[in-house]
Amino acid sequence: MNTFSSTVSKSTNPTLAVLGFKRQLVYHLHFWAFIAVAPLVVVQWQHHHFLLSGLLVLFAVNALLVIGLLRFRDTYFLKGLLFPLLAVVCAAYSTAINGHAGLYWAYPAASALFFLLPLREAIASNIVFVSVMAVVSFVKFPEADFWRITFSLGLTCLFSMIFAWLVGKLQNELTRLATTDPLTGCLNRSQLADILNSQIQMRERYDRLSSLILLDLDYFKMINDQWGHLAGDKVLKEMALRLRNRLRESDQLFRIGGEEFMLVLPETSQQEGSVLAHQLLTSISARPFLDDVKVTASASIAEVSKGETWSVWLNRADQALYEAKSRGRNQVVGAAGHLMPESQNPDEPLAPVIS
Ligand SMILES: Nc1nc2c(ncn2[C@@H]2O[C@H](COP(=O)(O)OP(=O)(O)OP(=O)(O)O)[C@@H](O)[C@H]2O)c(=O)[nH]1
Repeated sequence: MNTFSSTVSKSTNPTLAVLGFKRQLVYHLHFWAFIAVAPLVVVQWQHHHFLLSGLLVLFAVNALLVIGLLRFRDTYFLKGLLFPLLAVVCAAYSTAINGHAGLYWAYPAASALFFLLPLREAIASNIVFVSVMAVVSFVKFPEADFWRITFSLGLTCLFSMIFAWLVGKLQNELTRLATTDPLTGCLNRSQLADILNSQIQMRERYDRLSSLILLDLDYFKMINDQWGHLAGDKVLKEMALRLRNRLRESDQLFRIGGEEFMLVLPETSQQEGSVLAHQLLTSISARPFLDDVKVTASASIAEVSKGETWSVWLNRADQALYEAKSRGRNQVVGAAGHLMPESQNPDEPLAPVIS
């Protein structure tokens, strides 16, 4: 139906998929609300309700702008806040001047708040909205109607709130499942390009250093063959635990292959990263995994260079890891510097190779 949905919903990045879902929700709500409200502008004008007609024009114009921006620019403004604000004002004012005919619009307006606003803001806004509607109904209708309206509107809000809360929880859970490795709890490859790209941007824009460590268990196949796959799994879990214990909050730990881990270290030079990599190898080899399983690992360290893409950065680290394996394992090898075309950065020195 719209251009943005086709590109975003097929995204392999779970975070983008959630963003795409939210945008589609905003788009469809504005689209169908516009279809419903546009004729009312004329109806209210014919009834000489000029202020209400003007408010409905504002609502329709806002809906059209959001639809257009989402369709052609893949963005919208004010986080879609004008829709619920105008819907609530129109419904309350319409009830005040039109009685029951206006009241019916309060129900979709109340539930729309939960689809467009973050949960807490939607709850707070709906408390205000239901209170305003209660006052209007108290003034406008007999007492029995006032109670019916207040309770039924409150119940609509409660059901919408439960639904929005469960959808939010489900979204978080699906994102967690899609972005982490179930065995070790480390991030999986789905976030890899985004996270490396954000480090590259920090390097390009603010000249901030960033390094990555690749760490691969040595002779892991032998552990599986000798002790069984379950023991192998336990080693991988323990490995992730030992790595995580040594990392900073800002560092990120990935499991990018069977027995291969990647650590992204913001604000860390190749030299500092190399010290950490040595400490990690010591923490792996110093104590046996499981009862008697001694394990070592090989590692490489690569600081991001200006002008390189994430795949070139990762590739340099990969080559250094290969070097660590072929030199006999249980050691750290620093990646060679990224070779820049001279015209781009002639003064940049090559990063030293540290081992
Ligand atoms: N238990 C377990 N084993 C896995 C998992 N994923 C991959 N593997 C195993 O990891 C082993 C990797 O073997 P190789 O690639 O030869 O690596 P290696 O034996 O560590 O040898 P080097 O890396 O050269 O030191 C294979 O036997 C895979 O079956 C997993 O999730 N659990």
